Amino acid sequence: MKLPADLQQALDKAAAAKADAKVAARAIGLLDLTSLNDDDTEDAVEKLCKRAVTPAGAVAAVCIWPRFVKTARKALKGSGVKIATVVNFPKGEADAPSVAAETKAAVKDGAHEIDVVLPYRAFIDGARTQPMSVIRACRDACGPDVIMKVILESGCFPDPDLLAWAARDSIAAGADFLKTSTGKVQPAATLEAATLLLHVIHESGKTVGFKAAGGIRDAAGAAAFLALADQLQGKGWATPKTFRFGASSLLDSLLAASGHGGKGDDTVAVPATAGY
Ligand SMILES: O=C[C@H](O)COP(=O)(O)O
Repeated sequence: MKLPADLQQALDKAAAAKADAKVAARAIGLLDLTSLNDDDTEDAVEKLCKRAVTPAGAVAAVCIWPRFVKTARKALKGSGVKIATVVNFPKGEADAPSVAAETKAAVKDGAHEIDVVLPYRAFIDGARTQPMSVIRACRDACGPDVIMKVILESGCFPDPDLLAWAARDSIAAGADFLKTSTGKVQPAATLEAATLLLHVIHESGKTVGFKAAGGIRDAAGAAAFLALADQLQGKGWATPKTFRFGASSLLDSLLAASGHGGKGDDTVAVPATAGY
């Protein structure tokens, strides 16, 4: 993906960012701690939820399959950790009524955030109305209070202009966040795609967040995405309301870099008080 010179310069600078303890702790607070394996079980989701509140702070959300939303809701009660789930995932091939029904069911079960896959194949093949009708149907089903993150599957786009177009259309269709990838297709999150999407968000003048997801495995990688957001949007822009990492295998590295070790048992109990 070829970027304009000024954006390429920002990317090069971000790529050299270092992951110190402060950056790692910040990244933990921006993490959508994810498990989207085909063989996930209730037990695995409960274990994931136990890891969501760490000695370096709580993650922003857990991201799990819709069938586990109720389990996560129960496990995370009182923690402040949000519950994100996925619809039209991972292929992005369902129609608008199916996506609306899937979204409504997840919201009813207690999801706070819906990560919906754009019908990216159709979009790349030239369709414009159908892909966005799916996103609009999801937006309507989310209602005003549930966050909608649109997964573009940036690695499948043959050129940056088309990706920028999909990003702009998704914002127009009501996206609260633009998310790079499902994590099921390579390449997943890249600094190039992040640069472009952050640029489109900036250009839009709207409060739209960015989620880097797929293939981010260590604190150094996370630090680069954060440095990029700081450069392109300004320091202080990236908070859980505007920036997330979607990652299944990043937490250990962030814990280690934050000075809290990196093992699965390095967690604190989820408080069992107060609901959302
Ligand atoms: O939404 C997040 C991705 O599915 C996570 O991908 P990952 O397993 O490569 O971290």
